[in-house]
Amino acid sequence: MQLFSEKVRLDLPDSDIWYFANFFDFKKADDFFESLRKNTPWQQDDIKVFGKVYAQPRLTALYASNNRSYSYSNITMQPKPFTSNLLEIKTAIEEETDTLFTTCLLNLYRDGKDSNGWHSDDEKELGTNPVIASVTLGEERNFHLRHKSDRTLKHKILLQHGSLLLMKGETQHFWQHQIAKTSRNIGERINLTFRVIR
Ligand SMILES: O=C(O)CCC(=O)C(=O)O
Ligand SMILES: [Fe+2]
Repeated sequence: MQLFSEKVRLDLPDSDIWYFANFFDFKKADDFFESLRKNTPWQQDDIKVFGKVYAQPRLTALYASNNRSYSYSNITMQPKPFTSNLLEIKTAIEEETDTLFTTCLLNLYRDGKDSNGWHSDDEKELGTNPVIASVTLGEERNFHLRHKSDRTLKHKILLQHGSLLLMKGETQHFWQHQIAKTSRNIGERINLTFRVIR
């Protein structure tokens, strides 16, 4: 199913980040997009930022092979059991990364106004040095990285349809990431981030 996938390590200090451009071929990625778009129970939660309540600027869903919840930005999500599509994606990624993932957070960016603000994936349930495997389906978006203490260190990478971005090691200690809004007239993007929560 998987074609040869070129694997590139980002040349950034204090990080261990890998990019696989065509992890899934376009046909496979199209099929996953259609199915996940239609069959996922997308929800929009409220987040609290400095005491004010906002609708989160994207839709989400949580799946897991256990019953562990995931909490971030004052939201606690309870997982649903994995579907066969998600298990197929998870298995392909586990083979590549030698990691057994328990949990997948899905994000749906409906258009360029949807976004994901600067953060690290450093919630305590992820443990130290978490492995985060992030799949992009649909519209491509820029993924921005900035170093937490040396703000001159920045990088952006265009996450393409069918790609896999892998973050591990000390990356979350030293770097933040975001998906910024864009005024370009763009389509929907689904992002899946596989994580380990025990
Ligand atoms: O959409 C993306 O590529 C990033 C998602 C993300 O950073 C997250 O869900 O923690
Ligand atoms: Fe993240």
